[in-house]
Amino acid sequence: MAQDRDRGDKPLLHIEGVTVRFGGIVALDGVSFDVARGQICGLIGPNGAGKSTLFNCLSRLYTFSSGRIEFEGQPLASLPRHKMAGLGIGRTFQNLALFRTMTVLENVLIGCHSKHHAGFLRNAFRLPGVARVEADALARAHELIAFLELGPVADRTVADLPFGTQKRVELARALASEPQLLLLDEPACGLNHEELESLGTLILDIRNRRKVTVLLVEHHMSLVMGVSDKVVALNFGKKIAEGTPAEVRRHPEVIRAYLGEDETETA
Ligand SMILES: Nc1ncnc2c1ncn2[C@@H]1O[C@H](COP(=O)(O)OP(=O)(O)OP(=O)(O)O)[C@@H](O)[C@H]1O
Repeated sequence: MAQDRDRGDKPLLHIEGVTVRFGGIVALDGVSFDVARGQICGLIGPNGAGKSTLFNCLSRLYTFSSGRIEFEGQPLASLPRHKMAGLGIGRTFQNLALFRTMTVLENVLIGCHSKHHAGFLRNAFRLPGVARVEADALARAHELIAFLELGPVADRTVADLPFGTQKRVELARALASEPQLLLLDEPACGLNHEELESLGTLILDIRNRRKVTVLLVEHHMSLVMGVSDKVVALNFGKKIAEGTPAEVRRHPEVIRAYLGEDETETA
């Protein structure tokens, strides 16, 4: 079918010449790259490079002053903000976005309902269909809880759990809306050595087993280089490199951005 062919040929995410200004600061300066369906794409860069700003543009939290972002061939800017939850882009945040006084299961269920809701009137009057939607959401929440090995803490309040476990709850919540694209904002931050090792496997499982495309912002180089199919490097809002992890790791601009001029000259 022509439609399927179009869908298959196009990147899932197309970012073209995106520029974001905050007063005199140019946080993103004409950034362009694509993320193919099924890819794990790492986004790296020193502090202030523009990584979170790009994520916020993808979540429609920020408005870009010029450029274009297309998701499945559709310009993001043309979609009303309230339609974003159902669009197919899920995300986690640097500072966890969870309901801390609710249980793990309740948090994941909220993620499930952000995609499939039965409607206010339907819910209020318990019209047919509500029970089925609720049963489906519960089944999906339990499946995700098992996938993220959160079964033993499913009924615990989030605030009582260790930070690494809370991060997995946030991942479950983000996956609950069944996104096609998952934006992970520094998932390794604050994790211990053991949790870091299993995070790499988990990100690969999310792509391989759940067929979710991943865009990963991360400072932890061995993680991002270990799991990514391709890496995009930003510095001062500009894209300075794009390629395989091996290509980006040895790119002179990337080495300069991380080590500074003096060190590269003496290295
Ligand atoms: N809401 C905002 N208002 C003003 N300036 C902002 C805002 N958000 C980001 N900036 C600025 O834009 C630039 C890019 O910041 P951004 O947070 O996107 O970088 P980053 O690569 O995510 O950094 P980090 O790795 O430290 O999180 C910085 O100079 C930052 O101070």
